[in-house]
Amino acid sequence: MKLQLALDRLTKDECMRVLNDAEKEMDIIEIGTGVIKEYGMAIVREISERYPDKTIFADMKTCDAGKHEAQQAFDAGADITSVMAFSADSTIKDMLHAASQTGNRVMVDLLGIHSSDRVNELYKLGVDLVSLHVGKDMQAEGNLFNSDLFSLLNGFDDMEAAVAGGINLDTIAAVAREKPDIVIVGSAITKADNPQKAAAQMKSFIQNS
Ligand SMILES: O=C(CO)[C@H](O)[C@H](O)COP(=O)(O)O
Repeated sequence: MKLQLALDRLTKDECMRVLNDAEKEMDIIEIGTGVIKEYGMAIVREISERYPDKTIFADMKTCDAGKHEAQQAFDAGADITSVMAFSADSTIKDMLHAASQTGNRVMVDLLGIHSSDRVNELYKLGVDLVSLHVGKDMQAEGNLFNSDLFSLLNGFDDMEAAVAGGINLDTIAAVAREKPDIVIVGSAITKADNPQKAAAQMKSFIQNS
């Protein structure tokens, strides 16, 4: 199980400060969608150059123009980029193709997907990495992580699964019990008084699960 730090809803200085504090605990550094919208591909490039030994995830949340956006992410140094699961199959196929040309990967974000039929279609397209995601606005409506989320992936054991959405020290044990491949944590680390301590606690939970 890997720990992915999501840098979201932060200024560039805040991103760099959190990374500086918590880098040691991270397996994957996520440059969040909002951060990319604010600072462009330049921040993906800067972080990937500053942390060459870390896996870099650019949360592009692409939903169209897949080839172009995947190329943008990989050219900037991302190892993994993301696409929304509702996108056209051709968008997802183009991104998988772009990734296969450069030895990179695509994570398909299952936000809003409730049917395993779509997961099956993604599987047939060759998708091998997905994220179960409770969005920020859904969290605000009281939808928090719940182990039922994982039932969407029943029978798709070949797919690697990440899980994201308001995971904190109170919920990480339940998340880790489901044995996802990647646990994505944003605010519980980035907004903590001591991001390094929070990250270390998260890491120790997932290492001991
Ligand atoms: O992709 C995201 C938002 O779209 C976030 O990266 C993800 O939700 C993790 O952040 P948090 O732990 O704060 O919910």
